Amino acid sequence: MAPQKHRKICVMGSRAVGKSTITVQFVDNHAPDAYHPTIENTYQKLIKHQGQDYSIEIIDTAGQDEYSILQKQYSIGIHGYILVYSVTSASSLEVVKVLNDKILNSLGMEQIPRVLVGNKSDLTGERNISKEAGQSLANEWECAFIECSGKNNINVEEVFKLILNEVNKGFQPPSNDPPPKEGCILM
Ligand SMILES: Nc1nc2c(ncn2[C@@H]2O[C@H](COP(=O)(O)OP(=O)(O)OP(=O)(O)O)[C@@H](O)[C@H]2O)c(=O)[nH]1
Repeated sequence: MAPQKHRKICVMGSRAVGKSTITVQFVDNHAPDAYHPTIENTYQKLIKHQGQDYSIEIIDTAGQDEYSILQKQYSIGIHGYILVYSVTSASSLEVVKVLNDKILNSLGMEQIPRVLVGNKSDLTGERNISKEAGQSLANEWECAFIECSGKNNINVEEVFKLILNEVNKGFQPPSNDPPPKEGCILM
């Protein structure tokens, strides 16, 4: 059998979009009882996905805003990012766009494994971001997209399966090698 693979995943987004709820629902199969702003929590979960055993380390980060500085530990050694907004909050989608730019810039890459997640899909009456708007941003970023409800445990496991799939696509960092030299022609 193939050896277990380790994946380090960072969950990021604006405050109170449901990062902890999604993470705790996935790891412990329940939603947290009360809202406690996160400073940083790390979780571990073993899952089998497409016949492969994975040990997933999940970093649930503190809520960010447009001005937050991307901490070094969130750009080093991370296999993939779960970028969460709330479908009820247009500003949370704006924060996710800024975060996405900061992550790509800090890594110097145009493509990294990401899943764009529209959480709180259960709040139908309070929706401000359409599913199409989320999907179209993910298409632009060429990454996976899903809507979920951390609270009602809808599509939560899917979020993590999608990021495993994205990581498995194996994006390569741009090469720093100089371009091949032109051959020298003797006349
Ligand atoms: N209706 C609904 N409420 C949710 C959902 N997910 C989270 N919430 C609620 O939103 C609030 C914030 O949830 P958290 O999971 O703590 O959000 P967070 O993004 O981790 O928050 P910070 O740690 O401040 O960044 C809580 O009151 C949750 O119960 C959801 O899918 N649906």
